[in-house]
Amino acid sequence: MASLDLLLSRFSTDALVEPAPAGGVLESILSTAMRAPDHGKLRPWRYAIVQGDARLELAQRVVASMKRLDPDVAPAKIEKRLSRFSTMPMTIVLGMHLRPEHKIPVLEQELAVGAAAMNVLNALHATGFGGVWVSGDVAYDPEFAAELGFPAPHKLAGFLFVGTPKADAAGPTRRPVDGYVAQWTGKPVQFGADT
Ligand SMILES: Cc1cc2nc3c(=O)[nH]c(=O)nc-3n(C[C@H](O)[C@H](O)[C@H](O)COP(=O)(O)O)c2cc1C
Repeated sequence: MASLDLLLSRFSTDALVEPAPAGGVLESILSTAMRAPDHGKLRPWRYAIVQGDARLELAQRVVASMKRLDPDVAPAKIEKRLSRFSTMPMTIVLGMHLRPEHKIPVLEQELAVGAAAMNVLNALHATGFGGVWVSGDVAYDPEFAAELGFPAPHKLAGFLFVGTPKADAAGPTRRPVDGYVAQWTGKPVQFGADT
């Protein structure tokens, strides 16, 4: 498939089965992060790969965080998260190694992490794998982040669930981009998407 067609056909899915990428293919996929735009060459992205038995351990820590954040959390919500985190072929914890004291604003550091994650999602698609970026309150729980190895000021940007998309996996239909593009001619721009 041509490169542009690949970008235009990527979609997120959590309908994932084994296998997840491994070995040199996984290394190539993750290496696309090193091509992300990155002001100051801070390389703030960090990837903690969770596979095999470690998935249940992660799922249990996710549940502990959910209960800490909301002691009245619904059992059904706990069950769903436990099941997802313990059964996805691979979870990549998206860490952000942030440097608030640096002259590069933290927002730009976080944007670089997002750009790198997008490269990884595109690379997964290009190699026949797939994934979805998820977050939830747990991703913003500093205690949970510290348990995983990202103590403040470092943070999490969420998780990538990764694997092979089921044969019938498909993404949402896409709108044309027209409404999100405008020519600036000296007056404030207005977009079709916002009217
Ligand atoms: C930072 C971030 C966090 C996200 N968190 C969730 C989430 O917790 N649950 C969810 O269903 N989608 C979440 N999404 C959206 C999905 O990753 C995905 O983009 C969405 O389902 C649309 O699919 P598409 O990528 O094929 O357009 C998140 C996206 C981003 C960028």
